[in-house]
Amino acid sequence: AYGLNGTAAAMEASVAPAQSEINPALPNVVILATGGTIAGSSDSNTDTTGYKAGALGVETLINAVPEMKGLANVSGEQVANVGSPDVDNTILLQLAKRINELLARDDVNGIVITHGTDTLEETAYFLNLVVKSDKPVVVVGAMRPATAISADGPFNLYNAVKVASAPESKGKGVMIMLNDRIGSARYITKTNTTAVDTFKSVEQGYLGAVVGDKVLFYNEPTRKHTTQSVFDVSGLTELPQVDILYEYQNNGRYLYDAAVAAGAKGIVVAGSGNGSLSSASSEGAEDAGKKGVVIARSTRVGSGTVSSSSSDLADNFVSTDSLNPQKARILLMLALTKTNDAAQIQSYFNEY
Ligand SMILES: NC(=O)C[C@H](N)C(=O)O
Repeated sequence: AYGLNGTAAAMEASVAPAQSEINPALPNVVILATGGTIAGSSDSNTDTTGYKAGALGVETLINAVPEMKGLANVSGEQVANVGSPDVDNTILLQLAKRINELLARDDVNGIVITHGTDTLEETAYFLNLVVKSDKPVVVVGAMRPATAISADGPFNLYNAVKVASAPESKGKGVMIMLNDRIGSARYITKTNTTAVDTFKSVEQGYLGAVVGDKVLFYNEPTRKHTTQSVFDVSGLTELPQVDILYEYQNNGRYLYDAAVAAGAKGIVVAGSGNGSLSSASSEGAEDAGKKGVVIARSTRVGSGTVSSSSSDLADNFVSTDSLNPQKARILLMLALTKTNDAAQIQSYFNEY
């Protein structure tokens, strides 16, 4: 796949094409690498589960797909090199600020972010809310490590650069590119632990696809994103603590009490069904609400919209529309940088 020959990959902080290699007729695309399976490596080429994620540097990823030179002048920067369960608020803020810096430049036409798939949708949705440009931003990952037979990373990366280079990709919000499909960061979620066709959206579908040399769009994201978004990370050095609590039978209120004691400013509930909480959870959540903690009712179901309830706002509760718990957490963190008012936060969940 990446032609490693078993050697440890060089990990340069940044790589740029030599002056003589720059084609002024092509767009300029910057790849920001954060790790994940797309940069994963194993001693065995049939190992698709026990490999090390975030093992290879951005230069190795770029050198493995020289065909990208026919699409764009590609440069790369290493932002992090971790498995995506370890992508945290610090990395999110760093990544978003760097993207905004780069996209403000006339000589940058698009951005590709390489990322682990486990939390890819969280980073993509965060960027969808805070990138201040309509230039294409594409988040890409892989399900098989770089060393595997039929590794999916190189073609996914090639397609991501293709989408980031395409004029028709402008203004679509942050996109997710895997398995030939172009998805909106707002709609797409990981649905399978190991399969290469893991990124799906049951309700809203894909924005489009890459087919042969064509970038084809069929849908537009209708919720506010990027240039339409009020959220701004430029003055932020941290994000408010928002935790997620899962609903299940026979639960107690102690997890709510623990979250509040640990400093949560918001709690997303992965509710049962249409955002339901047990009586015990409701007590814990209502007491948290009285202390100013905003409670966002999402669902553990995996698809569908949580409807609002007439008693929500009085209890400092909001409902999360069709955002799953992990994306609801992203929006609630950003919402809490603007206001603590539940009604205003509910309007964000209705619009974004
Ligand atoms: N396929 C992947 O990228 C999974 C990996 N554990 C990650 O999220 O970093």
